[in-house]
Amino acid sequence: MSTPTTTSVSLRASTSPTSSTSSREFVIIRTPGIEKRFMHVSEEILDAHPDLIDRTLPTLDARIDMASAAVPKLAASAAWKAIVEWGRPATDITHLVFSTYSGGRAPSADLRLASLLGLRPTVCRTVLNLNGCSGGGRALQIAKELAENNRGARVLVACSELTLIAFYGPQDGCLDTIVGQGLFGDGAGAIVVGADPVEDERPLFEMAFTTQTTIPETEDAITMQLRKGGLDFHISSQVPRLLAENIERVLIDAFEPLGIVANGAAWNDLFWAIHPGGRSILDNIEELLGLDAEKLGASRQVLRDFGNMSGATVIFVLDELRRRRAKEGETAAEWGVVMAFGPGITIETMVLHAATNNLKEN
Ligand SMILES: CC(C)(COP(=O)(O)OP(=O)(O)OC[C@H]1O[C@@H](n2cnc3c(N)ncnc32)[C@H](O)[C@@H]1OP(=O)(O)O)[C@@H](O)C(=O)NCCC(=O)NCCSC(=O)CC(=O)O
Repeated sequence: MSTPTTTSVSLRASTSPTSSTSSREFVIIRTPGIEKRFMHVSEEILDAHPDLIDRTLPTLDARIDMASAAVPKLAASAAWKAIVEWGRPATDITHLVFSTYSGGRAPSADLRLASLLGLRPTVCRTVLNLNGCSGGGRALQIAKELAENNRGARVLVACSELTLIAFYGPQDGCLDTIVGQGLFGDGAGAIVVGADPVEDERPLFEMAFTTQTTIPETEDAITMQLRKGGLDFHISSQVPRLLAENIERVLIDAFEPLGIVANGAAWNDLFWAIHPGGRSILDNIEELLGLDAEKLGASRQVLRDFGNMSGATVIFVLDELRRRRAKEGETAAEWGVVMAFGPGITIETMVLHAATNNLKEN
């Protein structure tokens, strides 16, 4: 696996000072663990579509129209960075795996992305729609399968998420929608994945083992549904507890067969890229596994600087992680783990092995 790269568009940071116009009031949500987020939804968009703030009004068509243009553009800017750093022409990309919760149309944004990047007409495209925050993890796992089973394949993974599809104002009796509006931000990330690197390629991490786990009887814990008023999502307040109760077993099942970690004794010997779904999720995992404070540092920093960007978030965390590892130099851990969580509740887990050259400054 090589070249995680990230980008985000900034039209309006959610921590901008409260402003109000004669016709609209703003509610500023301060979410613990988050200092800044970026959003495509701007005052201009709200001026043109004031009905977006009321999710009982029929705004889905307008949201999909806007997202269909913006999602591939945002993805393209992340993907270009990944391809440039990878160092080979975009036409060498053989497969594209694209994940978003901001779609609602076919052909999907992946086709527009392929066109913006000038990918070859034979590029094999796969779309993950509404996989939510586990979409990035799933996309990487699919890319691994494709790369290992198609000699010479180079798979572009791109996740592009726009809250525009689910942006609305608070409603009485729906605390979880306020929690969601306070957590999510926009962002896109991209990674090029391949097997058997050739001379000019500089792999960062090898995906040594991947697995997907669904926590039984938690279908209702994280849900999303397209409705006339946009993407209606619900997050149970039990999500941090449910993850905490299940995560150690998932980790042991992933690491024990590799003989790297026995009985969870050495979690602090690993590097960590956990999806920062919310501050409580990270706090619970840190406490449960007895992790040193810096172990979830990359996840906490991404949450602080960008919020929860759903499927794109783990790519940002990997990007931050490689910067931190470059500073750590020879002392950086050799083995690590990526975990992403989404509706299901689904836990996507990847055991990573650091490539020897990934400690260089980028
Ligand atoms: C939102 C928070 C940062 C708020 O932290 P705080 O320390 O300020 O407060 P807290 O946790 O004590 O919560 C404050 C009050 O809000 C309530 N509360 C918290 N989360 C709630 C929810 N989802 N629905 C309804 N109520 C909720 C608590 O019960 C409490 O109520 P009272 O005051 O009455 O006791 C944290 O709760 C958090 O990180 N929660 C996890 C968020 C989460 O589930 N993320 C996953 C998103 S989904 C995802 O990432 C995947 C995907 O989308 O696919």
